[in-house]
Parts: sequence; structure tokens; C-alpha cells
Amino acid sequence: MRDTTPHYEQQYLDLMRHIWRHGDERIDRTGVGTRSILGATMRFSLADDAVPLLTTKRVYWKVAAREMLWFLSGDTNIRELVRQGVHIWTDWPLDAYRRATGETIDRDAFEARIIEDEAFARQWGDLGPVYGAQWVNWPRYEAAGDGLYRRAAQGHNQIADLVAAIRATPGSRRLLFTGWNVAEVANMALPPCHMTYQFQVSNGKLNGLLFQRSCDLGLGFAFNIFGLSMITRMLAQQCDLEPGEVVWQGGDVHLYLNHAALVEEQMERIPSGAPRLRINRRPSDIFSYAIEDFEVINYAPQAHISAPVAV
Ligand SMILES: Nc1nc(=O)c2c([nH]1)NC[C@@H]1CN(c3ccc(C(=O)N[C@@H](CCC(=O)O)C(=O)O)cc3)CN21
Ligand SMILES: O=c1ccn([C@H]2C[C@H](O)[C@@H](COP(=O)(O)O)O2)c(=O)[nH]1
Repeated sequence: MRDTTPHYEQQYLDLMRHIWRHGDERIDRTGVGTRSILGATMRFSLADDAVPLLTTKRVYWKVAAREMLWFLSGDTNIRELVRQGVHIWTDWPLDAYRRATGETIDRDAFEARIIEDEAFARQWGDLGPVYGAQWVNWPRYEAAGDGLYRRAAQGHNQIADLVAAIRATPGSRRLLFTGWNVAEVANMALPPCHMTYQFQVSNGKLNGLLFQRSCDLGLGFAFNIFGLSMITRMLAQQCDLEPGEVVWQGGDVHLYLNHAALVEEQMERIPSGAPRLRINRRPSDIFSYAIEDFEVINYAPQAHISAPVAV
């Protein structure tokens, strides 16, 4: 008998079609323009190593994996990403540099300088207190006497605390971490988009949920859903739980108007296949994973579709 269960990716293609047809058109912060809706949910199983990679275009999952490991390292400077050949965050520091200096340096030259010149990287490569800073070092203040306070040397490590909490109180409804530090949002190159992650233990399985306040459905989503799945798998492994499912919730979910070619092409394609994410080692703690620990098998996507990123 033919399997009539819809492919997991159908949810994504349906949402894309809905937004492209019925989304509210407006000029957004970037000036590119979007069609957008408020509020959407998708769910994907992680059972038997299933991973919700898009199959209707090739997704460079290792780029997303390196980005996730970079967040967990607490780093907020693009230097390490650029060293690893990851270019997805370069446009924001590059834009700031061009505006501040009036120089018309191109992206390759800017990246070369970030790698070669440590002082330059320190001055121009930092994104401010973005994801990594908040996840593992959320500022904490301690009393310094006479009613004064000073910033503590070590902030809150939300990720370490989360691992401990999943282990100690698996029934808890407080298993979460967030990048949305109200006091520091103004100093970030971009306020967090994938802002709040929540977890739940159910029948020995770990479920993960992401609230993403703003979603570039054509470009960012593919990375964000992989990241959610990856961190859920890592947490499950560290807490001796089986992977359950991931739930993705979007706030402002949009398609950029200059992604028309991508959207039209992708909506024509039929999803297929069941990729698996393997973790080939059990590191001693959540901060000790390396890119080599991750492997995706059974991934035979259709051709990559490139699309410009709105800065
Ligand atoms: N408009 C916008 N969309 C985003 O998805 C996004 C931002 N801005 N700003 C911050 C980060 C950076 N992220 C990005 C940026 C670029 C790509 C991108 O160009 N992806 C291409 C090529 C990837 C590559 O060459 O490695 C892709 O096809 O996935 C993806 C995510 C996600 N975020
Ligand atoms: O992980 C990410 C990071 C960013 N995005 C997208 C969502 C928006 O298109 C822009 C951010 O612009 P805001 O004006 O700050 O909302 O980047 C994403 O989809 N995923």
C-alpha cells in the first residue's frame, strides 16, 4: 500500500504558499519589502534520528551546525565563523564598517582582514551581546557595599543550568533559555530572532520548542529549524533521554519580495526522503561537541536555490 502520510516538509511549503498569496505586503526595516503574517506553528518528529532538513533545496546544514556550536561557545565575534568558512553573519559588521568609514571594501577583503588582524576583528567583528553572550553569560550583578552593585565576573550560564534542571526536575515547566535580554537589546547588531527555547520531558523523550519572533521563511528558517533540532538532540543525549519532537512557533513570518524566484521555484518542487542526523560521540558535557560529531545521512535534496539576504 502507498504511504499517504504527507511528507513533514509539506507544512513548510503550505506556509510558504499561504504567505506568498495572502500575506500582508509592507516595507520592512531593511527596505526590501515583505509579505508577512503573524503567528504560525509547525511540528516535526525527531524519532529514529529524523531531522527536519528541507529537501526541496539543498540546505548547508554544516553551516547551521557551526553557527549553533559558536553560540554555545559564548562567542559573539564573527572571526571564528569566518575562519571556518561561515559567511552568514559577515554582512552586518561589514555594513557597519562601510557606514562608519565610508570605505567601499568588498566582503572578501573585509573577511580577510578580520582573519589576519586581531585588533581589527575586535573593533569591527563583534556583533554585541547577541545569542552566545546571553545563553552562557547573561550579566549578573552583585552587591558591592554602600548600595552599589558591580557586574559579576561570571554571568548566568542558562545552558549549563538547563542541563542540570532537565536532569533534576524533568517534570518542570520552566525548562527554557532566552536570548531576549531587554537591558541589552539596544547594543546588539540584531536583536535575537530565535529568541526563546523551551523543553519538556515526556515519557523519557525530550521535546523542544522554539519561539522565533521574526522569521525569514525563504532563508533563515531552514537554519533555525535545524538548530532547534540539533540542540534538542544534544540536550537529550546529555540527559540520557530519547529525542521526541520539535515544535516551531513563528511570530512575524515573512517572505522577502526579492525572493520571488526562490519561492516560485520551491513551491513547484515535491519534498521527498527522510534524512537522519547522527551524533557519533557522547561528549562529556554540552559545551564539548565538535562539528565532526555530527553526520547527516540519507539526505538527497534537490538543487540549492540562492537568494539574497536582506541586511
Ligand atoms: N534577512 C535575514 N535573514 C536571515 O535569515 C538572517 C538575517 N537576516 N540576519 C541574521 C542571520 C544571519 N542568517 C543567515 C544569513 C544568510 C544566510 C544565507 O545566505 N544562506 C544561504 C547560503 C548559505 C551559505 O552560503 O553558506 C542559503 O542558501 O541558505 C542564511 C542565514 C540568519 N539570519
Ligand atoms: O536566525 C535568524 C536570524 C534572523 N532572521 C531574519 C528575520 C528577519 O528577516 C531578519 C531580522 O530582522 P528584524 O527587523 O530584526 O526582525 O532576520 C531569521 O529568520 N533567522
